[in-house]
Amino acid sequence: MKVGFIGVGNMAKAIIVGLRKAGFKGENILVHSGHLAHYQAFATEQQLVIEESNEAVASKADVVILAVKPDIAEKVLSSIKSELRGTSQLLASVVSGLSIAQIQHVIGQRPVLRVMPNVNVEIGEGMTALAASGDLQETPYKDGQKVFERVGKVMVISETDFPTFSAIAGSAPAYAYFFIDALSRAGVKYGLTKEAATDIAAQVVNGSAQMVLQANENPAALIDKVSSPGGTTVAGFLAMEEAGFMTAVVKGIDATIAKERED
Ligand SMILES: NC(=O)C1=CN([C@@H]2O[C@H](COP(=O)(O)OP(=O)(O)OC[C@H]3O[C@@H](n4cnc5c(N)ncnc54)[C@H](OP(=O)(O)O)[C@@H]3O)[C@@H](O)[C@H]2O)C=CC1
Ligand SMILES: O=C(O)[C@@H]1CCC=N1
Repeated sequence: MKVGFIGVGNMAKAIIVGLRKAGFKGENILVHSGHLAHYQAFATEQQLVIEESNEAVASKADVVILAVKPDIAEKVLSSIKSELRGTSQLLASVVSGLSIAQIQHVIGQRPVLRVMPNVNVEIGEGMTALAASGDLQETPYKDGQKVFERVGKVMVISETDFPTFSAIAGSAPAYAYFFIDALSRAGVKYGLTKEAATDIAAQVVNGSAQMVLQANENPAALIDKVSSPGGTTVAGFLAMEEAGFMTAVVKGIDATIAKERED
């Protein structure tokens, strides 16, 4: 199976690195993007096939992944439309806010997968949502699903939930990094080096995420297990709440969703 990328920016690069780490051959990854100088070195390092145009990617790949910015997505789709093959080929779009109906309005009734990955696909720990224009058990959709299963967890969701998913999974790595950075800076405030404090904070968040996923327990129950009566954790927890921690996070997600709706 050949996977083609139209647009080789941050998201496409993260998917490609994840696929290569998972053993997907570079010779089966076709790429074309805006400016060759921006991705030539990456393509060479990852042993990818650089195609001369978006149209060439569209005509040769079995799974064509559209990974350009939303403002030019429809123009690019329109330019590759005549190169796309019949119903055996999949167009997978990772473009935020672009619906299956909008895509099919441009390229016609071909198999389309709407995808919302996050940058953690780069290390095989992605959280990716999928919605399909047809039966996911059929070959072109299955091929697309397999691509994203190789780089993390995949969830099939309704298209109406994409803005929420985009905020709490697509954008949220940035917010998780922000929490890690905040914890790390607190460590620095009390004399740890930034490097040591960041290592500690990242491992704590990593272990805590594994506890939530593996212990199959509500995070609130896990908070209670750490909070001894009259102890230090509950004192810190309540001070964070007094400063509006939960409200700040939810407001951040509200703003993320509002921005996607506005675009
Ligand atoms: N970054 C993220 O975490 C996530 C991003 N997304 C979605 O992925 C898409 C890409 O985002 P991201 O990778 O961050 O953005 P980037 O700006 O990093 O990448 C966009 C890429 O598109 C290329 N490009 C510009 N014009 C064309 C063209 N006409 N034909 C082909 N390629 C072109 C650009 O090349 P050049 O710079 O050389 O012009 C650039 O490499 C967006 O739609 C975004 O919503 C979805 C989930 C998460
Ligand atoms: O910020 C953005 O536009 C994209 C969408 C999801 C993550 N990043």
